[in-house]
Amino acid sequence: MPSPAVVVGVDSSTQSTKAAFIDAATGEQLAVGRSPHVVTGEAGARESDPEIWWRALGEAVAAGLSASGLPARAVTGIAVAGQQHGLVVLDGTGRPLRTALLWNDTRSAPQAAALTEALGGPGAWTARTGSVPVAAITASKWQWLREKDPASAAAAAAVRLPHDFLTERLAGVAATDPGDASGSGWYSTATGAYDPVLLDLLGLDAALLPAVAPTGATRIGSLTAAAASALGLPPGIAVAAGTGDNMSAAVGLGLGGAGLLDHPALSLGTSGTVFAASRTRPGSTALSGFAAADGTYLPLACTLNCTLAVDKVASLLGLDREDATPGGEAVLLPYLDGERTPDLPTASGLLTGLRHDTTPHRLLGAAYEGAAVTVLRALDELSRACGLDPDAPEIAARPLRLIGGGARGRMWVETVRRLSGRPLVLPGSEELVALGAAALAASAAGGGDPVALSASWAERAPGRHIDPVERDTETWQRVTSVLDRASRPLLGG
Ligand SMILES: Nc1ncnc2c1ncn2[C@@H]1O[C@H](COP(=O)(O)OP(=O)(O)O)[C@@H](O)[C@H]1O
Ligand SMILES: O=C(CO)[C@@H](O)[C@H](O)COP(=O)(O)O
Repeated sequence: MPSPAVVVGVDSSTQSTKAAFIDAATGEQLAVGRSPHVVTGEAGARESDPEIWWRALGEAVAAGLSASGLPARAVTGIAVAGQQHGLVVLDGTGRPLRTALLWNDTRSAPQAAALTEALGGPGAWTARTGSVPVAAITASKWQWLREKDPASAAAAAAVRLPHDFLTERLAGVAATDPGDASGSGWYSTATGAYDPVLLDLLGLDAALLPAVAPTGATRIGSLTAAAASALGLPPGIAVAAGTGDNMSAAVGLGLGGAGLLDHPALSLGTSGTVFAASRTRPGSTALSGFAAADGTYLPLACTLNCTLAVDKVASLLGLDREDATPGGEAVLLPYLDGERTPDLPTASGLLTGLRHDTTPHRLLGAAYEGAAVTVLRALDELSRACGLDPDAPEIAARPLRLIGGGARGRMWVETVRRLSGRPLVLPGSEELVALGAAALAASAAGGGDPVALSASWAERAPGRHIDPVERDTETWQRVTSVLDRASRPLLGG
């Protein structure tokens, strides 16, 4: 029997690389290869060596190819979706000048505040980029680099986002897409181009940046002989522009631009993110108004402490991550990395409400509750910023699509179900980011709209619907009251 045409979708996220081998006709996942990353840093610092991402990409592709049992010649295209915002600076030969500053590195918070001020406040930023700089935004990191490591900033021959860096290694072409570019802080979602005023403010030469392809599915080149040999794939196959990981998940979910927040998704990974595809350009200072991979929009809110923080609490307590019960009176805000939503970059974890009947299992449950309330509150804010009342019955009844590694966990699913009171959908694929990247690769190789393709794939694997339960408003109020009181001094309220 002839081999099916196969595409490789790569998710290069914070903790690991996953390479999914997907049948381009049916969307069937034939195999997934994985390889871990190394993240270093203390006291707000979070860095990774981009060469580790490249090595992990090779390992994940090799593992996936071997598990699929397919001949390499079956592969017709590849695309990379990557963790957003990371700052990669390269020398003239394409080698990293230093470790990359990651999205969850909070040292750039003062630079974010200074940039916001320098342009005339949050509204001025939203009008141009769709988002207000926080520590996560690449522009804040670039400013940090100029101040703290001026030698690397001055020596930079190229400035890349994580997925651009990997795509360039594949195709030898410096390219990005509107989605990932929109998280840089120097790309305008209003004009669809790099913003000269912002580049000037940042002292950043546009010549250092990759070209912005029209969409993440654009074929920006072909797999070079060197990359083909490093990955064990055929030279000359299509390389798509790729995109940021959240934008790719939206493609994987088949979410084309729709009405605002018609189809919200909640991703439980290192970050907790909530987002939805939209045809309307978001214009609120209370959300990240990113572009989607196809140039429509992706209003998004992101928390810093989700699965990794809760896993850390489990390991401090010596418990398995599923060995948790609801927290009772205990409230645990697991802000081990500071927090982004709300914007509390210098915050740390907080535990309160201990009683004689508090158990380690309840403490772990309280950590889930703290992380889940934080991201669900971000969803409520996102709704309000989009002009929707999150408590209106028709909005609260919209199913939440749960994705990311945490969606595999019983305790995560039950905690989100209890605290949201909403119906949930667990999509058919557990690797939505990689699946979305595969749809971008399939479009680059064979044409067609990646969102429509992915939606047709999803029809074959519709996922699991979970009915809502009554919302646990008591826990919600206990957690939000602690959060409000604890954040007031930090937010200056
Ligand atoms: N079976 C599981 N149950 C609960 N959590 C899980 C499970 N498998 C993985 N995870 C969580 O998923 C996280 C990784 O998810 P992923 O979406 O790949 O993260 P990232 O994109 O940030 O690298 C880990 O922090 C881990 O806690
Ligand atoms: O910064 C954001 C979104 O703005 C994060 O969502 C990153 O894109 C990292 O994602 P994960 O590795 O946690 O999936």
